[in-house]
Amino acid sequence: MRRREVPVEEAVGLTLAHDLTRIVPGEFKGRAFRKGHVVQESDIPMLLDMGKRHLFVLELEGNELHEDDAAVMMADALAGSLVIQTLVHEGKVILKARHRGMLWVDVRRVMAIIDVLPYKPQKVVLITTGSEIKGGRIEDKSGSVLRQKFQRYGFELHQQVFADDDLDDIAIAIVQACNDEATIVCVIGGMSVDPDDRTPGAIRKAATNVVTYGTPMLPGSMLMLAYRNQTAIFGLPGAVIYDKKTSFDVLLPRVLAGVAVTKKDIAPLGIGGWLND
Ligand SMILES: Nc1nc2c(c(=O)[nH]1)N[C@H]1C(S)=C(S)[C@@H](COP(=O)(O)OP(=O)(O)OC[C@H]3O[C@@H](n4cnc5c(N)ncnc54)[C@H](O)[C@@H]3O)O[C@H]1N2
Ligand code: MOO
Repeated sequence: MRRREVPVEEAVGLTLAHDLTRIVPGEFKGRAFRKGHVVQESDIPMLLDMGKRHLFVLELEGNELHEDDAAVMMADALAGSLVIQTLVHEGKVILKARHRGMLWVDVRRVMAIIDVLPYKPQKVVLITTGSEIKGGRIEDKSGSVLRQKFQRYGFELHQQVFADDDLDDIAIAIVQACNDEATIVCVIGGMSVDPDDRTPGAIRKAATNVVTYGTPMLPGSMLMLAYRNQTAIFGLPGAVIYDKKTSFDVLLPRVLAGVAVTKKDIAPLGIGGWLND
């Protein structure tokens, strides 16, 4: 795939390569600009508010697929005759029940043994990314959301730091938190497919082991989990700020209990992975 980053101010007249998502906590989460939209001068303030300082011009090569085409192919392969597929948006297709009834996923299951594991002491650092927050264009909402989530389990946020959409800035902040003996580092924002989304690259740079980038649950599909030695590093998508329950709420208790999460634990989360009410 050949991709070129264009500063938004120079993107007027160019065609968007994929849908762009806007989140206003408590109010709106969804597509603000559609794939194929031709960027107008009047779009620039909104794009900057969404933290988009750059846009991609993409050229797919060989047997590569656009995320929207891949989503449609997967939906066609998975959907039985009693589910309806929505139109593709933001790289996903939603399958909806045609009738009331029981969800049936045709997978053999293993019997579970029930137990309760106590939480271990944790030192938690939050790194909030995004030019729109660091530059003061919009107010940060991640601090209060994450503070409340951790408080529910009896933990406080030790520190919140802010980073620009810059791979090295974010990676340095992660390493610094680890050197400061953080046991959990949460990096929020910049987790999706835009050129200003630097968080996955920064986590890869700082980590000694990447467990997953992508979790088969919604919301929270763009969640990343990695470790730097014993420190767990979460890459949290913007949806964690907007939606009450995401894949983060499923994985966090395991990490708080000191259970090492592996790739094998991630794939089965897709069964029952639709978390919205
Ligand atoms: N074409 C595609 N679009 C999207 C995909 C995809 O795969 N293809 N994935 C979607 C998913 S799932 C999520 S979740 C969102 C969010 O991704 P990001 O983590 O990259 O979020 P940002 O771009 O950084 O921000 C999105 C939105 O949220 C606002 N925001 C971010 N941080 C804060 C904060 N600390 N306080 C307040 N508001 C914040 C930001 O301004 C943007 O409006 O991507 C989907 N789209
Ligand atoms: O809406 Mo997204 O699934 O990463 O949370």
